[in-house]
Amino acid sequence: MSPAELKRAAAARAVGLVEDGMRLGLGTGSTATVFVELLGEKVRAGLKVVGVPTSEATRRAAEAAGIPLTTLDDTPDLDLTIDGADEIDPQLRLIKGGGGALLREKIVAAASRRMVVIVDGAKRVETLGRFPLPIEAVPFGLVATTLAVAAAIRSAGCAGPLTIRKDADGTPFHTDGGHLILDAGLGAIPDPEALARALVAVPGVVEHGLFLGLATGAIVAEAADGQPRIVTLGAA
Ligand SMILES: O=C[C@H](O)[C@H](O)[C@H](O)COP(=O)(O)O
Repeated sequence: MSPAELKRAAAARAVGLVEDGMRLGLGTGSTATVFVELLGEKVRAGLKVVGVPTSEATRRAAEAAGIPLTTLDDTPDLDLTIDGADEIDPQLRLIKGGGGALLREKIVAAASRRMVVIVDGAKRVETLGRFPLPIEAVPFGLVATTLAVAAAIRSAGCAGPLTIRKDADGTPFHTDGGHLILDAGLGAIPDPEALARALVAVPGVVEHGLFLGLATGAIVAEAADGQPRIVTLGAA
């Protein structure tokens, strides 16, 4: 089975978690976009929900799908966020931000009673860090911030290159919030909590892609004899 088929299977299972009247966080990325499209079919069939998009890309997808949108200011208490992840470990700790949406995603996830992650099986790891950790930083003083981030990474027992994320045309990538992203190629993060504490202490760092204690469950689609096998983790 292709990754796209597995993502669709996970997204389809997540649609089944949505109940009439729910206030939803709508995640970002290719898997979350499939969820938004499938949710739109239910909305057009009469399901009553409102959603807070976690990126401008998701806003556009949700509008195209006909999902009523709200803002986190108008709806600060969400019932359920459905979002993807770049990596997930057995403790439901995540690396997110591969698409640059980590800041709004974390704010929305933190405002949700439940966060259910939808991934294909390739995202499961025993130890986070194979995927480069996105670190969102303000452009002002980036060189100084980068040096401080490198020191913070060392203090947490990690090491690896820091790369400023670039767009396809070679210019620096900017998030929806106008920030830059440093991708940290750490390989392994033995103590994610220690690294998270060290990173948030760095002036100039807005957010990082370690989502710790936020996911309440996960829907993992794995290939089994040519068919998607759904594995649920936590309280999915
Ligand atoms: O910034 C992007 C988000 O954190 C995504 O949820 C994450 O990158 C996973 O995306 P995908 O489902 O496309 O693998």
